[in-house]
Amino acid sequence: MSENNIPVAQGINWIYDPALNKGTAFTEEERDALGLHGLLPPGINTMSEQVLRVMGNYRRKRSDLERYIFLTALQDRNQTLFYRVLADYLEEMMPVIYTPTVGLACQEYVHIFRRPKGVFVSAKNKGRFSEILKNWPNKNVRVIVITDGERILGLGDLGVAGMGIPAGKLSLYTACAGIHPSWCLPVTIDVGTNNVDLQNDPLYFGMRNSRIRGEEYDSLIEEFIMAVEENFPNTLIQFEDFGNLNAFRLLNKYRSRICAFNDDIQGTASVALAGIYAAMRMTGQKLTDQKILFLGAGEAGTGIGDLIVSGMMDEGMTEQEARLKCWFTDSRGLVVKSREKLAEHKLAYAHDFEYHQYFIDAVKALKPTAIIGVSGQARAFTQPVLEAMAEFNERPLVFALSNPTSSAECTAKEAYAWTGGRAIFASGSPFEPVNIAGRNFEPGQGNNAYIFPGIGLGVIACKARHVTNEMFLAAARELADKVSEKDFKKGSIYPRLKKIREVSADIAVKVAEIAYDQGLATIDRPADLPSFIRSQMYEPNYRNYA
Ligand SMILES: O=C([O-])CC(=O)C(=O)O
Ligand SMILES: [Mg+2]
Repeated sequence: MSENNIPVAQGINWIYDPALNKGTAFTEEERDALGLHGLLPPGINTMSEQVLRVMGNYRRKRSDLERYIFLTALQDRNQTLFYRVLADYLEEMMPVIYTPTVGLACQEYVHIFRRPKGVFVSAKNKGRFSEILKNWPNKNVRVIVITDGERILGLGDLGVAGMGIPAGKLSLYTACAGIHPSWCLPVTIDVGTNNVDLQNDPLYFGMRNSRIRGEEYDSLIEEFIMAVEENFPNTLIQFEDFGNLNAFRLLNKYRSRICAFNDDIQGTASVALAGIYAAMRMTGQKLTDQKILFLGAGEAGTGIGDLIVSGMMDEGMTEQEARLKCWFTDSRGLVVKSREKLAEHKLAYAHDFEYHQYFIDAVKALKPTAIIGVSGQARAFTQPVLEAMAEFNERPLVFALSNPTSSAECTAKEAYAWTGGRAIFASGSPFEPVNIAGRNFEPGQGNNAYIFPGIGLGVIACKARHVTNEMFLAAARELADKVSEKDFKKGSIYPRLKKIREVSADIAVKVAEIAYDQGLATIDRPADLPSFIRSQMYEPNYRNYA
């Protein structure tokens, strides 16, 4: 019934529901059966014709933000078609639905807002989170990505405008690993924002108080977790873009209680380690030969460090030997033993060594084989830093992992130009191919998008009770194995994006194998695990409703 009690014909709902809509592709029989005649242009388009129309419109847009708005509107209108074009044009669209454009979209979120995606839980609704989750129309949620918006990419506190990130991550779950869209739920928890510009923006639609901290914050998260357990049991929860303080604490609190991981700590760690493994394949070196210096000692940095340590211990090193291969600098300089009041997650890497305030001095003193930028500090890998790396390394590893592109520690061009084309370079956000001294480089993207979809698929498929470190280690190895000689020739230590569905499926198989080995899977082991995993994957094709 409509507002004025006039009965609404059923048919139109098929067009207005993005999960059901086929637009001009509804067949004659479906139009008969569902009462759609007259509600659509009389001609019938195939899906390929619809894709042509979408691509025509898409490419006519004048900016990436316009393309982002166009694609999210398509997702709101016709989900199947959205995932079809994403599958067919992933390399072209990834920088639009994901980093870097998704960062800009979050910064502009309150201005470009059309329709909500996902669920907002607000501190002002404390005590009602379970009721709020019941409002979500899909009852078979299997994966939640949640943020509190405190550290959106390298852009800082964006409050509820951070919602673009969980939504974008879940689009990738579907596009890259075939997780059914109805299984995915993006969530933003509003605990206020410390971003004064947002607080003063008349269009801002989150709470304007500064961030809730301490016990009250913890009780909000706890209430949310309980509400998820009640409404969507066996759901994987991915923590995304929380501030350092909360990210480590929440991960430690929940990793062994529920099925959860932190993408920025563990997903980024896995993709970075995969890059190192692939680089070792390229140069013939061993992981244990490496000495890694991080710029930034937050979630990504210590996450990567810890996974490298696990990888090195697997190759026979003691934990202490392995930790001595990882060095960190933070906003105050080199992390060393003599420094006072170091945050807990840095203590294991506070080695006995002379203190250096500046990164370049730490580089010169330590002579690392690899530098990994996870600081959010744009252009911190300066010419002197890169030249120094090229001086004492035949093939220096240079990972500029901060996102979006504007936060990267150096550009691809700088990495190659200042190392005489010898750097093995990867970045979190994409860079255009670079031509240096007649050589063409197409660097790969060291982004957790190569990891979390496959982890999620594996965990969901076998209904694992927890997500373990071993899964991220296995994912890193699998990803590194997927890099081809052709990729290496282009200078890339990651497989091409167009292979990502295959890669994610294979990662999922490894993850599920570990879940079975560790006794964490809660369904019987299928006789043929790889086929079982693949059978779970969603394909964006229209169903026949007639
Ligand atoms: O979203 C991305 O591109 C990678 C990521 O998790 C982050 O930078 O926080
Ligand atoms: Mg993130």
